Amino acid sequence: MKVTIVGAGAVGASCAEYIAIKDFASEVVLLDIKEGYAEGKAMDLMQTASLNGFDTKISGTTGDYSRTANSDIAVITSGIPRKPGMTREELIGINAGIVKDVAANLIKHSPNVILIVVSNPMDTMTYLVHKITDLPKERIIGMGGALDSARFKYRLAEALGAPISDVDGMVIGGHSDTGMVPLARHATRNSVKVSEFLSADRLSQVVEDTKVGGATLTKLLGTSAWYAPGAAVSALVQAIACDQKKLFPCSVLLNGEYDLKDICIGVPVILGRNGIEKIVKVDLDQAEKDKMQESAEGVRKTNSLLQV
Ligand SMILES: NC(=O)c1ccc[n+]([C@@H]2O[C@H](COP(=O)([O-])OP(=O)(O)OC[C@H]3O[C@@H](n4cnc5c(N)ncnc54)[C@H](O)[C@@H]3O)[C@@H](O)[C@H]2O)c1
Ligand SMILES: O=C(O)C[C@H](O)C(=O)O
Repeated sequence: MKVTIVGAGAVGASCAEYIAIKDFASEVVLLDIKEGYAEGKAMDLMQTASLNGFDTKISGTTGDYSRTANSDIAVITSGIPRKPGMTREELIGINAGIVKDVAANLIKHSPNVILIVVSNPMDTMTYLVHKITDLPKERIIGMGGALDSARFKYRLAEALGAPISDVDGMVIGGHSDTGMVPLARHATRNSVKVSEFLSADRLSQVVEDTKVGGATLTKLLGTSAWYAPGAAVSALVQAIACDQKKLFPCSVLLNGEYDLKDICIGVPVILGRNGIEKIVKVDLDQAEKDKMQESAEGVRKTNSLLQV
């Protein structure tokens, strides 16, 4: 199993590290445009192999896509991150050009690749990849919901005073400060609805804290987060590589599902060796349906800025 990661910055390197530690891939190639950067990150990571006990071979290259040839899975983490006070949507001007170029180069050398798009604004970048490539829709996956759901579970556990392993919950919708739709009504603590334990006010605080999860970290760190994003991407890569048939919310091209068409937005899907193996329909009540439509409007607004 060969995995390429384009963009050896904070998220790309974190993702490579988690993939290596989980030890399911034979090879990880890091590619960056900054001279020597991917090579340096790869060497540093390889020097953790004897300490962390993995056999995954990690190598780096400055811009040589021939080294990525025949990748099974490729992750796009190239592009600029936001600074405090910015929205993800403001990154579109620079990142659209980067993602376009990177996707074309990846597919040229790995026509059978499954692409995972991470660069922001992620739902729009995922849509862009659909527009400019002819990869089947099952092989283009945007990562956002897996991270947002992990943050939702963190906030739920905090409010409940419970271990995170007791908590389950999912976030669908757009990966943006206003567009996320945390499914609070469906969240559980060991099968019991969290509304049994938390007041409506506390639960709506959890929802609001979840939606601004990325912005909160960006303010603290001066740039956007990387550990949880890297871990979330590695979980998707593992689900595909190991044919796990796991359910994650991912940004995928919809054709009528959730009453939406011609848009990439977060919905639950089953991931396996073929990429997106199924889009899962969750029963939403009217308020949740309305939030999903509102979220889609926001994503469409950003999509309209694309020049494709
Ligand atoms: N979808 C999500 O949930 C999520 C989570 C975290 C970050 N992100 C996004 O991921 C992106 C990367 O974030 P980061 O913190 O790793 O940034 P970073 O600046 O640390 O790393 C980005 C890397 O991309 C490289 N790069 C730029 N243009 C390139 C090109 N054309 N080809 C190859 N490499 C190129 C840069 O040299 C840099 O090393 C940002 O757009 C950020 O907003 C998304
Ligand atoms: O918040 C960001 O800009 C980065 C990423 O989308 C995140 O949610 O951490």
